[in-house]
Amino acid sequence: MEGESFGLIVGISLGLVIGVLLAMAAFLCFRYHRQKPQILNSVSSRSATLPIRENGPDACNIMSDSTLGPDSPMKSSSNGRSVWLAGFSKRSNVISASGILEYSYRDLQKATCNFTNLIGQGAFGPVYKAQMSTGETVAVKVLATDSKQGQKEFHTEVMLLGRLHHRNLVNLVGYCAEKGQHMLIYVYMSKGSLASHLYSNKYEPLSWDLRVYIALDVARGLEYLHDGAVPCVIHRDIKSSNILLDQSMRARVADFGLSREEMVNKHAANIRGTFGYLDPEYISTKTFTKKSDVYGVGVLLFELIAARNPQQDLMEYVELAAMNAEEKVGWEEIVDSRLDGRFDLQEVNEVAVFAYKCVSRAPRKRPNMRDVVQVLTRVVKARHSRKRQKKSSLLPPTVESSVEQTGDRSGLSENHRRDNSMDSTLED
Ligand SMILES: Nc1ncnc2c1ncn2[C@@H]1O[C@H](COP(=O)(O)OP(=O)(O)OP(=O)(O)O)[C@@H](O)[C@H]1O
Repeated sequence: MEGESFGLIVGISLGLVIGVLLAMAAFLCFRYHRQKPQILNSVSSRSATLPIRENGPDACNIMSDSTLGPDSPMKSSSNGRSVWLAGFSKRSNVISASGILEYSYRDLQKATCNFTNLIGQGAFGPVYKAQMSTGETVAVKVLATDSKQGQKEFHTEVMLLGRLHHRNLVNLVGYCAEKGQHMLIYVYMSKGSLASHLYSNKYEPLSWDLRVYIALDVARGLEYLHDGAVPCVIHRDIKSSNILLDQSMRARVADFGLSREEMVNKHAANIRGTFGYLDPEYISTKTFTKKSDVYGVGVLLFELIAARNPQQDLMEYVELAAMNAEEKVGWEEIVDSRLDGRFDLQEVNEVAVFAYKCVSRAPRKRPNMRDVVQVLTRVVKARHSRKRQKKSSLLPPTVESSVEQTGDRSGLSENHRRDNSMDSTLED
């Protein structure tokens, strides 16, 4: 009897333990299934915060020319989304929905040697070079503290900027909003601005070939902003100091998509942008359009040809030359004297004639950015076929065919390497 009741107690206890375990398992299972949709929902609601297409890598593909350059700390994953290099994931920085990192003030303070590594000062505030502990170098733009922009507006701007990615744009890679400061973190452009190459004695004069490549890079970056980005972005401040060069002298357009409240020109009420590059139509109508950017590109093309500052006398100089130039002849008189005659006459005339169309007074007579890309691509393609023809006429047939078969590019200068990389870009 005693044995029976002992067995009964053991049986009931075991049953209870098994029952509790089963109940716990069922509870955990139930919780897991409830959480899964929540996680998915939080991801989709984050990406739905902004009513625009995620036009990063996809839109870059549309424009066919959007791989991230060697100066970018980002790389593309196999599924085409932008991901951070392994080093970044180890840090405490947070990645937002658009792939933009939130940097901590402390990390940036350390990386800029307590904000002493100044590389320049713009209308928005100082720009510092930052050497991150992961080895990456970035540029930190500290927005002026008197900015009227609130925290919410700043985050919206960061999200919008973070969705714009193109190999010819100085891409935003992160931000910091701490201690009452707003900072934007960009890819570092080690070769400085186009303006410094055109006007500073620190650099050798840019070759004519390189100037055309730079013009094409700029046109491609702007074509993406005008026709690839959704919603489209009008730059509003195209100028040589906003064109930055990376390690391999590829040009990228900087300062796009920022709120321009602080940038109202000090010389004229309600006029934003930089004198010398400003569309006359905008000055009279106060309406800035894509064609106003095209006007700025026209000025920039003349700046590349003549290496004269638009804020001084570039356009007067151009108008004088236009009176003497006939259709596609005579523009060589404005070419930068530092080139010492080392330029292709036909290319100079072709680019100048087109640049003159870009600065037409009437916006409807100006081409659009896609036309600018097409014309400059044609110039570069014609150059390459001329070079190929010249090379094949100089090489004995056996040597020529062996170079073609092996694709041997060793021993080529920096400029030639750039030529070859253009070859691949043109094939896109
Ligand atoms: N990503 C970057 N990499 C390297 N240097 C940069 C970078 N961004 C800006 N700079 C340098 O910092 C300086 C200031 O740049 P910023 O864009 O703030 O002003 P700006 O274009 O010179 O003038 P403004 O603000 O009036 O347009 C420039 O000399 C530029 O060369």
